Order: sequence, then structure tokens, then C-alpha cells
Amino acid sequence: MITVTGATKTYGAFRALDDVTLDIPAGSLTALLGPSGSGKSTLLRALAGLETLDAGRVTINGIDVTAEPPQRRGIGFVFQHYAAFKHLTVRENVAFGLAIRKKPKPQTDARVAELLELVGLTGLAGRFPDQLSGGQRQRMALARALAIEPSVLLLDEPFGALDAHVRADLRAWLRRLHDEVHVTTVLVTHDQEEALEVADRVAVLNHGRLEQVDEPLAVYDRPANAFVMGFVGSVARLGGALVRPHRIALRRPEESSGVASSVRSTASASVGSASTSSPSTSSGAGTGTGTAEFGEASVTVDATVDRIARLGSETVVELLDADGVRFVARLNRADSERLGLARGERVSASAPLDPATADFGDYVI
Ligand SMILES: Nc1ncnc2c1ncn2[C@@H]1O[C@H](COP(=O)(O)OP(=O)(O)OP(=O)(O)O)[C@@H](O)[C@H]1O
Repeated sequence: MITVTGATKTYGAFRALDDVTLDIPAGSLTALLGPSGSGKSTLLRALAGLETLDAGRVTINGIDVTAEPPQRRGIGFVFQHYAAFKHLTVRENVAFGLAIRKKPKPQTDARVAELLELVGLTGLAGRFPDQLSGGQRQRMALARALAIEPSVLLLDEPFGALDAHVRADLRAWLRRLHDEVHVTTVLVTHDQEEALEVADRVAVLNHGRLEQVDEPLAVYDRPANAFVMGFVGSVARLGGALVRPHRIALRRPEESSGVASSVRSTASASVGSASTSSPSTSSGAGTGTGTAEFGEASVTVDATVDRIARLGSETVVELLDADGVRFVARLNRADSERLGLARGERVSASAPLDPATADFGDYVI
């Protein structure tokens, strides 16, 4: 278990961490997620002891390590650009931490063999780092970090420099690795998909402040505020309300049933008539709210299709509402083909108003 209490760090007048308090459960894989400059790396470096806090405390497994140097915190660290020893083989790189701790050779050899097996590099043990791919190098870095049996593993965008396919593979691999070794792990990422896929807890940072800490789906489904909603998934502004693009149902004005991208694909009879009969609603002409379509509060606007991008499994439809506000709806392929929309067509767009997020509409994201 790691606890961070009131962590504050300033650089001159700039507050990189602003009173961050966070518990990281033992054995969890927690992602620190946030945009560039939000303070993720500063927080991770403070956990590592590479950064001194202006105020606040860090404990690891009940021991206050705030004033301890990195080497006395029992941590393993992997950076985006791993600095391997170029003149040492993969095996020697992984053994490095054990060698400087003067572990007996047979013990070191056995541990290194076990780690190379764990990260799938057994066959490449005799190679030098520049004979490895980027993904293999990062796996070697993880093996090296794990060699000293750290109580905490700190990963700063470890796959950030790799291409999308390799990243996706390594993400899945990291999840499996974590399920095997259960080391308390903190992963810094600015990629919400990576955080939701890999972590069992996600801590969202913005401007040095902790906005929300929760399970991955909870930050998506029940975001604490408009920033979290916008950062952990895409959002559309529909008649002043923020909704998820995959929950928007589109239909031609003359049709009686809508087509939405997922759970709402059979949504029928709508409040679309409100769009023309209530031009005085707060969001302007073409907007209505009601409860008929989704069995819960919903919002409907008239819109014009501006652009259609068919991405394979889904279709992204860009629309303009009556006020010229652009928003995006995401349809699954079957629904999109059934609807057969074209640029310039007029449609009505409806989405349920989630009570948890309905009042985020006033926020600027
Ligand atoms: N040594 C430093 N001196 C001055 N400012 C710094 C220093 N280190 C970080 N900062 C600033 O603190 C803020 C937070 O930086 P940090 O690296 O923690 O952000 P981050 O969320 O990890 O971003 P990124 O994803 O871009 O790495 C940034 O605005 C950065 O410019």
C-alpha cells in the first residue's frame, strides 16, 4: 500500500502538484492518467524519491519514505526511454541490480533466467540492447526493474515511444505479467484507452490536482466532473448537455424509429417533435428534452450531417446542430449501414440524459 498525503510541488510560481492525497492499494495496478503537464510524472517521481515535495508525505507499506532516497524505497522504475547498458548483454543488463548488491552468482543466474522467461526474452539473453526491438527493450527494462524484487513498480509511459500495434500487445502483456507477479504498480499514461484497459484503478489528474480515483469503468460511466468525462472518453454537446457519442440515436425526420450505436439500437418513438415545437428551450431552436424515447430524461436536437467517417467496425458521424454547434455520433456498422446516411442530410439526434452527468452541460471542456 502506498499513501500520498497533501503532496504539493511548485516550480517557481507554477504548481505542478496541488495538495494530492491518494491511496494506492497493495497489489493493484493503478494508472495516473491526465493530459500533458498535469503532474503525472512529478507525482511518480515523488513516489520514487527523485523529486522532493514542498509539502506532503509518502508512505510505502506503512513506512514514511518522504525523506528517503530512491535506493532506500524498494522501488523498480521504468522510463519511456530506457537507458540500457549498451555494452552489456540482455542477461547482464537484467542481472545488473543483483550484481551490484553482491548476490551469489548461482542465485543471480537462477533469478535472471526466471525473469527472462517471465518477459519472454529467454532466447535473446545473449544479445546486446541495440539488437532488440523497442518492445523487447522495454520488456528487458521491466525484467531489470523486477530483478531486485521491488515492493513497488513505477512505470512512466513505458510504451510511449512504441508504435500503436506494439503498444497494444505490450499493454495486454503487462496486464498478464501483473496478474502473475502482483507487485504494486503505478503506471503513468496520457492514453485513456491504455489506462482503462490495463489498470484496476485510475487516478485522473489535471493541473496538478486529483480529479477522481475510481475503477476504470466508473470513471467512464460516473465521471466526477466535465473534465473527467471529456478526458476518459469522447463527449458530444447535445442541446447544451454532455453525452457519450455512442449513446446518440440518429433518425431521419420522417422515420419513427431511431438507430443508435449500441444499447439503444432499438430505440423507438421519440421526442423529436419537441425539436420543432419548442423553439424556446434554453439551448435554442431545434432542441427538446423529454422522457418518451429512452424511458428516462433525454435530449433531442435537429442536426445536419456534415461528415461521415467509416472506420471499419464503427461509423463516426459529424453533425451540426441548428446553432452550428458541431458534435459527433458514433454508430456501429450494422446500424450505420441500415441508416445509410449521406452528407447534407437532416436528421434528429437524441440521447438519454444521464442524471450523473446531466448538469455538466454548463462546463466548458
Ligand atoms: N524541473 C522542472 N522545472 C520546472 N518546471 C517543471 C519541472 N518539471 C516539471 N515541470 C512542469 O511541471 C508540470 C508537470 O509536469 P509533469 O512532467 O509532471 O507532467 P506530466 O503530466 O507527466 O506531463 P507529460 O505527459 O507531458 O510528461 C509541467 O508543466 C512541467 O513543465
